Amino acid sequence: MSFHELSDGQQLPAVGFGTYKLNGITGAHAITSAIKAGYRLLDTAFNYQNEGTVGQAIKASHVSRDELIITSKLPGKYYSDQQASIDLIQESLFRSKLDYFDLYLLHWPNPIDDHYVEAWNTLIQAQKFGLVKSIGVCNFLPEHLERLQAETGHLPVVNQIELHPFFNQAEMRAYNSEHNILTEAWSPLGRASDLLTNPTLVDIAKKYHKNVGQLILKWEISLGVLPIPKATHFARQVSNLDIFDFDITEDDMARINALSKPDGRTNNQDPASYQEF
Ligand SMILES: NC(=O)C1=CN([C@@H]2O[C@H](COP(=O)(O)OP(=O)(O)OC[C@H]3O[C@@H](n4cnc5c(N)ncnc54)[C@H](OP(=O)(O)O)[C@@H]3O)[C@@H](O)[C@H]2O)C=CC1
Ligand SMILES: O=C(O)C(=O)[C@@H](O)[C@H](O)C(=O)CO
Repeated sequence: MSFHELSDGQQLPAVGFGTYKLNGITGAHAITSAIKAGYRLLDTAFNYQNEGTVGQAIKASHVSRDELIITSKLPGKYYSDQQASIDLIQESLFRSKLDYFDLYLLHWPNPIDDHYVEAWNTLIQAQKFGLVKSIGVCNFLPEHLERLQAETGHLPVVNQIELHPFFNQAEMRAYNSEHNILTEAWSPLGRASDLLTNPTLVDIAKKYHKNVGQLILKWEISLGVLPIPKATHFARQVSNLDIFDFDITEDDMARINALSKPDGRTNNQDPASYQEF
């Protein structure tokens, strides 16, 4: 698998594994199965209540820690309290039985609450303390990133955003790339909505002898984006990684790009107004 090099020098694999809704022993089995399928980047969050599950899955996989990239995220309710946030990161590490997170993100900007700049300063401290290697954000718009730059002098190395063919984020991708910020795609399969039966995608996928999930993930990689698909079962986990033996033509890339629509978000979570704590 190819790699992305972040602006701080850390390398991330081309595809990661999402763990939202993978909890408890069945979740741990699914995540261990994903590691066995070949995933080396796992995406969790304090709010998924499965950092312990992720730690259990890592232990059961017998893959060495330094081969894995583990991402977690700070929830909005802690943004205004630096000490509580540092305690929370340490608690998350205790739960997952890890010494550090490879990548740690602010989960949502929550612009009405407006504490994301303080929270970003906390991540800068957490990185200095060695609790986290790389620091980034999720769901940040240009205006939020501009404030981080202006008020702290530090930009994130990753911005994880909703991205799939119905909402392809052309402007946000261009902005991230101009600022050396890697775009990660959440819900890269549109959370298995009607995206997977879209006639244009079904038609293009057939040409490459691939399924629609594989076509979408390869399209994302071809845009320079790092997708983090979630799949419970081994067969789908393997299928979602089996995307490195074909290339999508420019014409087909353009046909997929044309499917994007302004109201294409899966759950109408516009970070300009949506808040999550
Ligand atoms: N930062 C943020 O704000 C957010 C981050 N995330 C992260 O992004 C990850 C991925 O996004 P998520 O919302 O889970 O959605 P995805 O787009 O990854 O879709 C997951 C769904 O697709 C199904 N699926 C997976 N592979 C296939 C396939 N090949 N064919 C058909 N169906 C398939 C899964 O089913 P099944 O599991 O049954 O196999 C599941 O129902 C999350 O798990 C989380 O880690 C997500 C939302 C917000
Ligand atoms: O899954 C996540 O990371 C989220 O931020 C949630 O908002 C998730 O997208 C969700 O659907 C909550 O209802």
